[in-house]
Amino acid sequence: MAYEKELDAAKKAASLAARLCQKVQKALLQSDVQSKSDKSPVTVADYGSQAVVSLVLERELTSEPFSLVAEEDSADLRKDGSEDILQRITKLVNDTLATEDLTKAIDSTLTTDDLLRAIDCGTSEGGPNGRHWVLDPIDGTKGFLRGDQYAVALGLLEEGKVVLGVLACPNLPLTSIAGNKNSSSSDEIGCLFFATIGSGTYMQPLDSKSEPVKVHVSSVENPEEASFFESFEGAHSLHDLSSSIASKLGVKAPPVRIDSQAKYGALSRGDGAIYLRFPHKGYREKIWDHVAGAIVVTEAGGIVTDAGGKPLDFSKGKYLDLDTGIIVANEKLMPLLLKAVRDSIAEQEKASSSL
Ligand SMILES: Nc1ncnc2c1ncn2[C@@H]1O[C@H](COP(=O)(O)OS(=O)(=O)O)[C@@H](OP(=O)(O)O)[C@H]1O
Ligand SMILES: [Mg+2]
Ligand SMILES: [Mg+2]
Ligand SMILES: [Mg+2]
Repeated sequence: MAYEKELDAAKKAASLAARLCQKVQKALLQSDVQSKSDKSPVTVADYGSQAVVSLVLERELTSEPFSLVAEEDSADLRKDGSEDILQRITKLVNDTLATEDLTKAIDSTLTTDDLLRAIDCGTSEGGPNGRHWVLDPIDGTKGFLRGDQYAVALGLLEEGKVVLGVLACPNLPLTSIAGNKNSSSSDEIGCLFFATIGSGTYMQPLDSKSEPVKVHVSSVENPEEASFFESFEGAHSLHDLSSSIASKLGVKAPPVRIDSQAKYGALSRGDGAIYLRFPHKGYREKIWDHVAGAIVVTEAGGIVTDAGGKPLDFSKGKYLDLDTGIIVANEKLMPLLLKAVRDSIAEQEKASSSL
């Protein structure tokens, strides 16, 4: 199978990073949370997860040049007054790597300087040439802080195209969340989704060696029977616009609002049929919020486009240049969805120009 070595490394890296996140989420301290310059939250687990993934990939894929485009950097951790938090993250990472006996392989216990260097491995800009790993160490940090959904999202770009994606979703139930919003329909949680180009999408429990199962997007053809996912946070996506689109389609079910790329994972196994994402004006989507999720859905038979129907272009560096938003559906629903999106956006523009 193509990308076998890379997939093994990515699954190991994301699973181990998820273990670190689970540990922090259980014992989250207020002091673990900081505010970034754009006022968004970041926790010891975001930094720790990024360091773990970077170190595992470096260790497992020694023969290759290694480029990583990742959300976090160490700038805030290098400021005066950050010594305690830096020590805590370093201990977390060392403890997590020790559970896999990786500290030996990674040349003994890491120092705080090693930790800062590992985080800053993720400062690549990406682009159309060569290979770039793309990482969101915790996607859905706000969900993580609420005790809800989040994901460790790791993908691989080759010549600007996504060829591999792994999504570790520690709080996602193993069985469908259809109709359940955030509440779990089974006691068992923790899913690992993975996909490589041309080979389909698979899901397995996050913390066990059970065999992966192949998953498929919903086969619903009648939009009245479809349910749709959107961001939990109203600040991240226009809920009014998605509600107008859903009513044009005749969708009966209320929106399922969950955080992070767990939405893409849940869509890939058919828990819902549509994903609508319309950021407020001026927001620029980052590639790490969609690379892994996009291949997980497309390899499961879904279509991911911008609001105008164009495929997402991950070859432009850190940002996605988009027409208005991101939408996901199966092949049958997509033409209807595109029309409803076009009509709703036109109505919205007409209404705002007449104000
Ligand atoms: N204003 C705005 N508009 C759109 N998107 C934004 C915005 N601000 C942040 N973000 C990004 O959203 C990521 C969280 O994903 P979701 O929006 O799917 O999650 S949520 O349901 O809203 O919590 C979140 O990812 P993380 O920072 O990794 O948590 C952000 O990259
Ligand atoms: Mg994110
Ligand atoms: Mg993040
Ligand atoms: Mg963030």
